[in-house]
Amino acid sequence: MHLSWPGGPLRGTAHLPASKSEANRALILRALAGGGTISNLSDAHDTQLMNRLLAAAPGADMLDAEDAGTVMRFLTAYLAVTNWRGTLTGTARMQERPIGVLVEALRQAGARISYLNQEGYPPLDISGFAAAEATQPTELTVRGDISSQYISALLMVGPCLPGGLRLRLTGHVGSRPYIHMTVALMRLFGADCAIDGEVLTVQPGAYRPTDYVVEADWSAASYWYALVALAPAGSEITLLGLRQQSFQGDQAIAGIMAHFGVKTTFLSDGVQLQQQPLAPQQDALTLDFTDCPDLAQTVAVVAAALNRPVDLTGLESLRIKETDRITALQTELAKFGGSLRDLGAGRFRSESNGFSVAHQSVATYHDHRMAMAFAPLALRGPLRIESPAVVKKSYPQFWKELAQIGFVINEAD
Ligand SMILES: O=C(O)C1=C[C@@H](OP(=O)(O)O)[C@@H](O)[C@H](O)C1
Ligand SMILES: C=C(OP(=O)(O)O)C(=O)O
Repeated sequence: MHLSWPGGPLRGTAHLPASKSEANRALILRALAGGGTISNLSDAHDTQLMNRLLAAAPGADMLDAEDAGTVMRFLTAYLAVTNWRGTLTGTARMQERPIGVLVEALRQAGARISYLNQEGYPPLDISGFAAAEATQPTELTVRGDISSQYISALLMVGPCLPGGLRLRLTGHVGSRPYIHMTVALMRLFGADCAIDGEVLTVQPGAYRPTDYVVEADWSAASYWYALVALAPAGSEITLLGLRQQSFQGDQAIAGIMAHFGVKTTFLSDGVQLQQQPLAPQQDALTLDFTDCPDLAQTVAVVAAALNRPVDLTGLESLRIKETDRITALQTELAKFGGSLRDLGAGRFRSESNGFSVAHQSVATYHDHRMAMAFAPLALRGPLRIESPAVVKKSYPQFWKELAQIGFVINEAD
């Protein structure tokens, strides 16, 4: 697909998908509560898939979580405690994404789960749950430095364990705002959860059927921030459906993009993004993505394109997402004269040497965020995006929204 910008400032209103993170938690919680209405579910493939698999589970002995991390991890816990029996699998890439920490914790809680292929990785054979007769909470110690999705998965089934759950997190905990999102949504559904430093306690008890309206997706909003940052002077975009009080840690994009000349104004139903003149930068800025790993690609690309060197830290989890995002970024940025240089000790510098956009072809590695993070470069010159349909994971309407705002899109390969 070829993408180009006819010139002039970027202006208008863009529509965002609803958050797949919120939606996929709310769908699990609704299933455990046995009722409630989740409104504003998006057409994101990960959300549709979760909805479909939850509905299909009672009559199925094989479920495919495809490439959706939340679906794979949340369903593993859900299916285990609801006494489901069968195989839970995923794409070839999902079979390379570790799940051992979650499986080990669930086994300790009474789940019978075994690996059908490689130890520690999907596909899984799930064969019921032998809950302890405990009146005491199930005590589990879980590493927090691989994926927070294991922790969210365990927390959500915590009220279903006879004595509840006490989780102790170890290691350098990543993606922590996603854990807080889980707790916040569980509380809305009536659960009693407490957070005390690295110890999370969930009381046993039934969830309450609850109605919830899913907020728009701040991770998706990050691409519009990048677009405003790279667009001609005078650009401004309104994004609908974002809340100032958000459960999503990726709201951090508002603060991060202030460094790249994007001003955020909260409106009653969204935000307005306005491009501001960039202040001169002395030294490389350091930005930590431990809490918001999904923003790293967006920021690395913007920093290189604006020639504003940035040191990115907290990228440890990027190598086990939809693709190895570090290698993918390094390979694709190099096509433009940009780089993501490994400085050691978990620090990567995004910088450029004569960054230019002129008909390069961006490979997307089955990763929606590679496609959407590089797309804003089309404001600087014509660009080709390979396998553009990858965006369907979280933002199926992304290209339609770009066309609507004035980008010229030629679907022909
Ligand atoms: O819980 C969630 O909804 C998510 C948690 C994060 O994953 P990790 O916890 O594996 O970093 C994030 O990258 C992913 O897109 C969604
Ligand atoms: C990492 C992501 O998703 P998941 O882990 O749920 O597949 C993502 O959407 O960037």
